[in-house]
Amino acid sequence: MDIIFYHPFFDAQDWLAGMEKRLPQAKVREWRRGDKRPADYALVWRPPHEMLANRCDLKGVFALGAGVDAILEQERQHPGTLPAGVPLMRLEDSGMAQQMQEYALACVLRYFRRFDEYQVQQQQQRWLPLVPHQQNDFTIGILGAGVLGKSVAQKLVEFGFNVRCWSRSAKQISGVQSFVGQAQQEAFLTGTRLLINLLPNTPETLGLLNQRLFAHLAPGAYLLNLARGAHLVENDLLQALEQGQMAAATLDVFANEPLPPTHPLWRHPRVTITPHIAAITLPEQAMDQIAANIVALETGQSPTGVVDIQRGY
Ligand SMILES: NC(=O)c1ccc[n+]([C@@H]2O[C@H](COP(=O)([O-])OP(=O)(O)OC[C@H]3O[C@@H](n4cnc5c(N)ncnc54)[C@H](O)[C@@H]3O)[C@@H](O)[C@H]2O)c1
Ligand SMILES: O=C(O)[C@H](O)CO
Repeated sequence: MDIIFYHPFFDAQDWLAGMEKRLPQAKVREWRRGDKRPADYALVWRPPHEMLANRCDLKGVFALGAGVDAILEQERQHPGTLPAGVPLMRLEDSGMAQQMQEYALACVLRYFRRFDEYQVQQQQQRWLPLVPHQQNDFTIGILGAGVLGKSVAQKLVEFGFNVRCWSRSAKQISGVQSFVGQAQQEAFLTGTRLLINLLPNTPETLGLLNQRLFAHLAPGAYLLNLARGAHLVENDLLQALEQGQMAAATLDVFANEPLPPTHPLWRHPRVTITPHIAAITLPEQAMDQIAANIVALETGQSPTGVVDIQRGY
């Protein structure tokens, strides 16, 4: 069994050794330009077009992350980036759910307990207790109730928050009100005080976080964009912050990453920025999941995380 690996910045040696330890029958190599030798499986993140093009010998392609928008965009721009009929699998959880819970909970509590405002007061040496937010006036809405959205919702319910979710199909998550599709989006947004985005980036969700959406939220709302920068219309957020419709935002993802140092979001007093670290790929857990999926494929069983190319995630 031959496996090829490509990641723009991960240390390939750790992955080659880790995969061969899990699959002793496999020979794992780092793919380099010009390598056209046969391969059974490919582990990739933003692979060059030539890496997979015409590799119909592949039995499966594994994305080294949860979001597959980049590879699907490459396929749209350069048809054939993904060999036709070869299954594309993504990472489901593999240690990202707990990280996303930690990140979301930290941000929710920061805004709910007004620590962001106390930070400003500290700079002013101002000793002023603020009126606490109340949980019944701090409804949290989660866009996307899949592996990560569901996990975050469950954690926030544990902390006593009113939580609702929005997804393509109805979800049964204890303590979480489920809203479905375009027909129920406005009802989902109305009264939501803190919005968490955990949607996949697809043609349907592109630019979803815009002025129209912000206007339906409770006045003085908060945004956590933990999914993709392509979801956010940045100027609409800046305007909503200026007008007070939005109180503050924490952004982990951006249309252009790394975020250019001259970008105005860096200096906005009510915007907090992190460098796409909300839930990183954890090599050990990722390799466990990928190796198990390869064994499944080799033994005629169904792998997990199979991407619906047409649906976009
Ligand atoms: N910032 C980070 O570090 C980080 C880490 C991991 C994942 N992510 C992002 O989080 C996203 C979600 O990951 P996941 O594993 O939970 O994905 P998932 O596929 O398990 O869940 C996606 C959810 O979005 C919903 N959805 C999709 N299209 C929709 C639409 N048009 N309307 C309404 N709902 C829609 C689905 O119903 C599902 O509930 C990823 O696609 C990725 O972009 C970011
Ligand atoms: O966006 C993703 O898929 C995460 O960053 C994991 O790499």
